Amino acid sequence: MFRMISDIGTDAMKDEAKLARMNTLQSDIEGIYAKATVSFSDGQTLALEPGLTQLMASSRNYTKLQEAWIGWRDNTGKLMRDKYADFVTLSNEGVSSLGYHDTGEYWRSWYESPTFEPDLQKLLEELKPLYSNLHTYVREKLMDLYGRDKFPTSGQIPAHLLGNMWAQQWNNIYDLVIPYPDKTSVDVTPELKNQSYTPLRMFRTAEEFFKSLGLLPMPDRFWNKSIIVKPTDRKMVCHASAEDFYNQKDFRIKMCTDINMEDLVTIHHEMGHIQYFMQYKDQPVPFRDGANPGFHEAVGDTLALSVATPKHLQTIGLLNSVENDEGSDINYLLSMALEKIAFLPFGYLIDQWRWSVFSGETPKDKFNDKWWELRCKYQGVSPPVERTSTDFDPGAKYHIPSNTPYIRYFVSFVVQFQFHKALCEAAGQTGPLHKCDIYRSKEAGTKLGDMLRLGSSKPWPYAMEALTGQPNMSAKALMDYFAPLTAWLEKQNAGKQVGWQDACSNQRHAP
Ligand SMILES: O=C(CCC(O)(O)[C@H](Cc1ccccc1)NC(=O)c1ccccc1)N[C@@H](Cc1ccccc1)C(=O)O
Ligand SMILES: [Zn+2]
Repeated sequence: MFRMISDIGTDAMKDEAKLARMNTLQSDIEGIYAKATVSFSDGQTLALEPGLTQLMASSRNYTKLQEAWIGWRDNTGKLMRDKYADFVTLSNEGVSSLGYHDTGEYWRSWYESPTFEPDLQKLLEELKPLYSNLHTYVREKLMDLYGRDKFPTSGQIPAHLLGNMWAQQWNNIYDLVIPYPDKTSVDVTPELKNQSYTPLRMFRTAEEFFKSLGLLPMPDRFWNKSIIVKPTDRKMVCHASAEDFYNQKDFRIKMCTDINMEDLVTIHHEMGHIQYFMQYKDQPVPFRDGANPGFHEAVGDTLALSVATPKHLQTIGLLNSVENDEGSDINYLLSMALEKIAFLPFGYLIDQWRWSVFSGETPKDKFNDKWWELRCKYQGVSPPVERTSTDFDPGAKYHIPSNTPYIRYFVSFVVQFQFHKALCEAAGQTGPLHKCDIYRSKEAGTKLGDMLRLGSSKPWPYAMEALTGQPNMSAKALMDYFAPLTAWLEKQNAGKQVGWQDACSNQRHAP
């Protein structure tokens, strides 16, 4: 507890003037991101949410997508590179008085593991074959649609074609890659709109799932004080967040809810943070935190693994028919892979980049080269147009200007399948993991609540063992979940060129 109280990070900066300068730089950088919009050649001006997000998700126009992708980066990252470089220097000075070499070392200390970095590398390597097979399947489909001449000969996928501003999740191009179009489609966005779902009803639906497990309901103050739709009377950073006021009573979500399946999942994600806050609210303040940051990110997503199943969606009336055949099963597993498997290299590389900047390995003039080196190598995506060292593409992703660590999401995407497996066993679910729905299981809820109530009072392996029966992060549960899809993808990709070269080439395929 004493170590946690004294672990104040960059606020340990001795020099008041430098501390003030660092905070000014941070707020300038966040201001650039918050105000950014893109004005198109047709006169339209869009903000990130909902305009650009919807465009990147639904447009199939190569040039329009490219204009949005470049415009967003010109109006965010490009404007903050020099300030970010100055911020890095001051941030490192701030933590040096705590004995850390740099900010990256301070951030990794939260996982309390001398083998944290090699453990992460090993997890990514175990998951690489599954990612490569998904990447190859999606690339072939996109080449058919956009033409081979748009794709580099080195095998990457142009980053603006994957349904997301950062290519971090590919669920929005499900309609372009669906394996069995005549089978059950799991995209319930149209149904949400047909049933006139409101943001509030989406939040109530999520709350009902938590309550069905015997977990805590959202308090009245939550409903009165949260902001769940984009305000019209003021500017607000729309990126979703959950706030703990550390008074055992006030817990809120801020989010610009759109009526779609992606936001229904995000609502569960944010409500997972609130549930954790409430479960550990009676711990001493230094222990009112996740067992590690990845655990905090995994709570809501774990429950959403049950909510997203066709069986559950039918139970809550968002899906009228559910077919139990191989085709529907593959359709569902592919939609989940576009959300979960696609994310893994992205979740890994953001802080690989940032740690290399904090450590001094990557100087300012190499910021963008290093970023694309990692994007080309790990994620297998390429820039749609040539990038220069005056660009600063990492700054186009919220977590860089907001200085929010990111490896927590990679950890979450691995451990949430371990949590899901443990809760399914507690709920007495025996079938395949991807069909498990823990809805209404008080046994599962009790097991999860018991772990959440620990907060950060015990090292995270202790909490992991309390929930799953063993203390380690492991990719096994995730691989088990997707096993039926792995076999199917390998068959689909037979005879195809699987994977990509580490470096992106400027050369493209002949038409
Ligand atoms: O950023 C988020 C969700 C926002 C959040 O809930 O993780 C939020 C980020 C944040 C915002 C402001 C200050 C600090 C962090 N985190 C929280 O609200 C939070 C996290 C831990 C404890 C308390 C609150 N998700 C990531 C990754 C992700 C996760 C899950 C599904 C899709 C994508 C992303 O969108 O790239
Ligand atoms: Zn989160």
